[in-house]
Amino acid sequence: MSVAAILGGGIAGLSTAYYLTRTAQQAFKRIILIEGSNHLGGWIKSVRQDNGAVFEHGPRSLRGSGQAGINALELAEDLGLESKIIAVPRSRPAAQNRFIYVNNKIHILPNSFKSLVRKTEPFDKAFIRYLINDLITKGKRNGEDETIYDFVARRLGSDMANYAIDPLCRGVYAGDAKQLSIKSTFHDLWKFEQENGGIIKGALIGEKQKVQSISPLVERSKKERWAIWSLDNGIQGIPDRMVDVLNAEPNVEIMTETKCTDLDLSGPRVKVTCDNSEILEVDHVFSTLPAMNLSPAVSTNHQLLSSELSKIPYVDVAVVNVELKGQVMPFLGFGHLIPSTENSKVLGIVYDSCNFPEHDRKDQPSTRLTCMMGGAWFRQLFGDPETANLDTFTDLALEAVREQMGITADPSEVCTTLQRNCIPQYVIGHSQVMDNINGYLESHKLPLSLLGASYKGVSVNDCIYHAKLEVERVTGETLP
Ligand SMILES: Cc1cc2nc3c(=O)[nH]c(=O)nc-3n(C[C@H](O)[C@H](O)[C@H](O)COP(=O)(O)OP(=O)(O)OC[C@H]3O[C@@H](n4cnc5c(N)ncnc54)[C@H](O)[C@@H]3O)c2cc1C
Ligand SMILES: C=Cc1c2[nH]c(c1C)Cc1[nH]c(c(CCC(=O)O)c1C)Cc1[nH]c(c(C)c1CCC(=O)O)Cc1[nH]c(c(C)c1C=C)C2
Repeated sequence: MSVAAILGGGIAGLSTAYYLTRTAQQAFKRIILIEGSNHLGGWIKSVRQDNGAVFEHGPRSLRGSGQAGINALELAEDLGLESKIIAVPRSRPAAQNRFIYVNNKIHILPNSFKSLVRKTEPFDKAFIRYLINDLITKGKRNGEDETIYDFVARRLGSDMANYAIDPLCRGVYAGDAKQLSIKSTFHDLWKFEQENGGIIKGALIGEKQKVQSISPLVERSKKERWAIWSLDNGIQGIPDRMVDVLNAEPNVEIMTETKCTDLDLSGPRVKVTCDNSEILEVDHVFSTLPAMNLSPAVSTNHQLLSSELSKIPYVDVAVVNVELKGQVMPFLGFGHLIPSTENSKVLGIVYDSCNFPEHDRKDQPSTRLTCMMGGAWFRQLFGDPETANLDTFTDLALEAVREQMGITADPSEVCTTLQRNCIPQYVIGHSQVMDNINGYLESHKLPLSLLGASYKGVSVNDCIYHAKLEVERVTGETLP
């Protein structure tokens, strides 16, 4: 009997289990998911208060577009979650307006034809001039990696690097554009230069992938022009529904509060050792553990693999969910980010009430915001995360809300969490590490699949999509 072990019960692990149960041939007759904590969903954690307010400690929205975005909507439909979806159409300020905080002021990022041709602060030139710069800059086509910052500064200009891409890297990776790899993060931009000589040329003439879908939910999302979406009780609704579906499958077993400590990949079957001393013998392992957690588990027999896995760094992020009394948003949009060149300890603030007013408390008017701090700058700004005091983050978040947004309303609820090692950093050389890892798995013919945010994309959409692709590859089946 063929047995699969899935390590980790975050969105990648649950998706892997779900897709395995959807294969027609049921290549694995028994599927065991092993999760170290008592929570299923990993970084996805939505907390609903009695008054109806929803606080997201982790991800708060999913993009509705692109191949991975469409796949996530198809999955939501498959899970029967259509009626629970709350979506933000492209026409809403939450989808259109993104801000940056520079020189003690909030500035809107260019988002219209007017801002294409007219200079807007803090940029030095009209947006179109940066695009012209890209058109006249010769492409480096040597296949080499570069930092995101250097790539954008070289092709578009240093203003774009400082005020557009630097804050974007903070708002997606909590990372430093001067360390992250263009090849592994914004791969399409890197490819456009390699194949077409520039970003604009690539966007205009480069090969475009048409994503086909027969899903009525995808159809609706296109018709209603959804930019981002969530669920009525928060993103947690996705893993929660997956767990319900998986618990109803007779061949699936979910073990929580069980850590995998060792993987013995030396024999024909894999021996999975857990911290409860249980040893499971399985035929294939789908690891969705952060690479830094998998590394020690394979170190006994596969030192080289373990060493490559340990090269993928992670950052810590302090997340402060704030609820204020009254509807006090001074401007409408997704949120604001603070470039690393500014004198602020804050990475950015999400305007949750603008994005999903459905998640506001029902008994009285309120405003929900989420302030994030640390990331690639955590140790430099706050020292050792082991000894960090959560009150420091609460105070800094409330100060940023007051000073950066001019909001003086009293908080009615504040929840501060420190998320240790929560976002992997695809730093320069990540693609080489991936090549080394994949080469090792292939040459040793290891029955081990590596999934989750550590490798090919940090978004929830990416984690789900790559789980599907890998299940298809391992089982040799095409899923609907
Ligand atoms: C603050 C924050 C905000 C974010 N915002 C967004 C957003 O708005 N949109 C978006 O798309 N993405 C967002 N992300 C990214 C996204 O949430 C994550 O990248 C994604 O959830 C990772 O899923 P995963 O399954 O790969 O890993 P994880 O969620 O880390 O799951 C891995 C699981 O493995 C378990 N585990 C670890 N070691 C062991 C072991 N030895 N044995 C057994 N189990 C183990 C862990 O307990 C965990 O449950 C955000 C992330 C953070 C931290
Ligand atoms: C300030 C820190 C962070 C904020 N969000 C995240 C961090 C680290 C994490 C995060 N946010 C998004 C993703 C998924 C990316 C994807 O490919 O879908 C992750 C991992 C979504 C997101 N957040 C911002 C953008 C532009 C995106 C992409 C999706 C979209 O286009 O809508 C910007 C942003 N993030 C934060 C703020 C305050 C902010 C402001 C504009 C918080």
